[in-house]
Amino acid sequence: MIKARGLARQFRARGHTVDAVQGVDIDVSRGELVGFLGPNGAGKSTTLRMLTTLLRPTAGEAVVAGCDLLSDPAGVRKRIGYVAQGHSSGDEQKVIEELVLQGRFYGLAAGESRRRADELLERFDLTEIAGRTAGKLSGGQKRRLDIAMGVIHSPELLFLDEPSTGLDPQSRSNLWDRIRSLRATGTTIFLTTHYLDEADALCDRILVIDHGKIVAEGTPDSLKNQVAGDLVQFETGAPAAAAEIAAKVDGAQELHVDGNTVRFRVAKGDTVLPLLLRQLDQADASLLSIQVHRPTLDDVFLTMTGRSLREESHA
Ligand SMILES: Nc1ncnc2c1ncn2[C@@H]1O[C@H](COP(=O)(O)OP(=O)(O)OP(=O)(O)O)[C@@H](O)[C@H]1O
Repeated sequence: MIKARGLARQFRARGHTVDAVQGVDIDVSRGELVGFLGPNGAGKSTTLRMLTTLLRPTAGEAVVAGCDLLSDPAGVRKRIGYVAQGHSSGDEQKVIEELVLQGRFYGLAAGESRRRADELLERFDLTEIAGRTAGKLSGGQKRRLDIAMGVIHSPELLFLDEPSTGLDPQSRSNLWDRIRSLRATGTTIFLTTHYLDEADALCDRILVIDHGKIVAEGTPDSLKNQVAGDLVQFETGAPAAAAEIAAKVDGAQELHVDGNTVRFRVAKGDTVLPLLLRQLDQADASLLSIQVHRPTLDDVFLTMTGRSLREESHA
């Protein structure tokens, strides 16, 4: 659905050249929900604006929804939906009017546009507020209206730029459900985010971008597995004996003993637990508690770039 090669964009600002995107390759298959994750200024929006024909690449090429980005931008625009950051609909119109107008804008006949608008109102939980002016909606309702408008023409591929920025937790989770339901009906989705939990919860696959380059790529789980592994941590009454046992666990790394707490990293924590528990029991090393922590996407970003994504995105 997306095949981009060496896509790059330079900006000139006050005599400087900014290499916002430095030659990215992107492959997205039909039906996938792919997240583009990176800190502020990493190049996410610039890439999205290139893929949606709003910005001409300085170098590279791409085929988007079956059309060549450079030679057939109109073909790309017809087949995709794009929901930019922030609220894009007019504030004076009623919700239903916004949707019908958007459908007409995409060339739907009046009756068809109305039918489609009603369907989307239902699907995005907006039916009850169809007669309200768009300017009076809550943040979550506005964002759902934006997405409904972005898919009025039933695009095969939907681009969402930071869909949940600024929403409270309940509205975010509601929005995630709507995004999942769009994907379940066959829409391919490419979204940008700087929220790790969003990428983790929603995406089949994640591309991590930093300083205009893709630094990691994979499913949330495979990315986490690239990091040193799970952290196994337990409290025991016999830390010295327990540490000796832990040191012999197949693949154990970074063993630390801190008072009664023993911790180490291992590729798959849950698979080493049964044997570890048995051995601790045989050695009479009483166990007070034990936990296995999966690495987070933040650990992935830290490993790839040496910096914490969380710190940057909240800066
Ligand atoms: N029109 C422009 N002129 C000059 N520099 C620009 C322009 N647009 C973007 N940039 C620069 O390009 C880099 C990438 O910006 P971009 O908006 O793509 O990042 P982003 O990952 O989307 O960040 P955010 O999460 O803040 O939206 C930044 O350094 C930005 O300052």
